[in-house]
Amino acid sequence: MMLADHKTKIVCTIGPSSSSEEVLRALILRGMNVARLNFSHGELCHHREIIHRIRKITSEMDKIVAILVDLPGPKIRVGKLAKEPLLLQQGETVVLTTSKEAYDESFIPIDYPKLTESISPGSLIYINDGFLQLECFEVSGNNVKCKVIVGGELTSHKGVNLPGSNVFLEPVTEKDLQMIDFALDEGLDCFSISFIESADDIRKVREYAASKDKQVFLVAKIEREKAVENINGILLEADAIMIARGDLGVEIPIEDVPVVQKKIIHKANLLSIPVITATQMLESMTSNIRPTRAEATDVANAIIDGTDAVMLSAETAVGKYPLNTVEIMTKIARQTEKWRSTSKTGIYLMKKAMSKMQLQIDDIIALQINEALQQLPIKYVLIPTASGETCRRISRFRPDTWIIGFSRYPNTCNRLAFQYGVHPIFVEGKVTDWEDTAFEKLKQYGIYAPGKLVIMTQGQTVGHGKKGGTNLLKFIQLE
Ligand SMILES: Nc1ncnc2c1ncn2[C@@H]1O[C@H](COP(=O)(O)OP(=O)(O)OP(=O)(O)O)[C@@H](O)[C@H]1O
Ligand SMILES: CC(=O)C(=O)O
Ligand SMILES: [K+]
Ligand SMILES: [Mg+2]
Repeated sequence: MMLADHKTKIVCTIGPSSSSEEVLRALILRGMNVARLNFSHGELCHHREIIHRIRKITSEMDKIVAILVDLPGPKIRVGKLAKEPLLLQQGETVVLTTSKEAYDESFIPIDYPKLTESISPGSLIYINDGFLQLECFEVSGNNVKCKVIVGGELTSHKGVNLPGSNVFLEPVTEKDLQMIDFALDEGLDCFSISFIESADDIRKVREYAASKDKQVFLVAKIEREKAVENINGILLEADAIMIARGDLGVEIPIEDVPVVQKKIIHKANLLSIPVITATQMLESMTSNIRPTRAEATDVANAIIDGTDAVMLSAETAVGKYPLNTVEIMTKIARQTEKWRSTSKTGIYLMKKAMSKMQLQIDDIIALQINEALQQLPIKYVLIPTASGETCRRISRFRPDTWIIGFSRYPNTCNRLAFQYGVHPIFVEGKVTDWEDTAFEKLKQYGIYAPGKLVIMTQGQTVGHGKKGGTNLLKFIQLE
């Protein structure tokens, strides 16, 4: 095992283009840290096969790759089109229908029975992350007549957004809960929850899992205006957040997305909550071998904003070049991180913002470590950890130095797969001396560095499953 040459974490959505053993292996070798399964698409039995395949491969390769289950939530979708693709021409009239009966083949079926109650003449309807745009001018019976404002090709099951309309759907649906059952049975515990509006929606899932005796890692997807408004409460309840720009970019004005992204990333960084920036990062690579300049710059800017992870969706799920896309992404990450290490602006802003916070012992230790990393040639920060909390608090400064988190808990290792600059290592069995164990592991993976200085930090609670509690900071010259 080698440490990656980039510290930004890479999330890949797995779909038809990437679910073979061969492609999965290649994705892992190229730097995938998290495999996202979008439960909005594909059959559960198929997802089960992929889950087993990823487990087999990661165990053979001795790699930690977290599996993230993305729940559908109350997303309204186009149903199965009678004929596809359907070309929508600007200015023409199209009919959306909630009817389950036979309908004209030019009609667009919508899987939301209350569509006709939610919208009225003048309402705007966005399809496929806003690539298509319609305006309603008549509602009658099960049908909604619309004028095409922005046309294009439509295929089945694309998402539908009704910004500004009342949508009569709960953020966590019955179907989501059934999918959680399925995933928990498969031993998975990382979920991203779609279309949440407040911390209560996250709590609902956490309590549901707790009723089954499971502790889960919950990623709050920020893709509604209400979620942006309630971000402070959400950050207190979520384990991680995702800026889900696909839906967000139609649910709020698109011109607001860049600043919302920056503000939310900064808030999450301050609280050491991992954040994923998602959707359309290298979108054109779904069909092209090279990204646009704007896309390359978008990935770099998200990293400069302070994102922990960047995510690929269609690019790896259904794209023509999943491997090239990951390769380009990691190259952009590497170059951007190199620049960050010389500019130091991130550290400066973080320290300034932290000076206004009520700091905990863990924060003070993290600040000290960060100071040491600025002044001394430190090879690694080594952290035995039960919860991963100490790793997160140090990672927030986005140091140049790898933070290596050693944990006896596989779940903690998986969760650290989302965290910038943290390399998790799983330690099996009982540990009597963490220093010896850590050095052994470094040797086993061929990254022990004789003569180099390392920092080791740990708390007395390590190994007992308690959260945080760092109280020891040690500088060690490796023999
Ligand atoms: N498992 C899959 N099987 C088939 N197609 C998939 C799969 N996962 C993703 N896709 C395709 O990739 C596209 C982009 O993936 P993405 O995960 O962003 O989904 P989405 O439907 O756009 O919305 P959301 O992420 O909001 O659920 C999807 O529209 C779909 O066409
Ligand atoms: C990822 C996702 O759900 C979105 O961008 O909308
Ligand atoms: K989804
Ligand atoms: Mg979405």
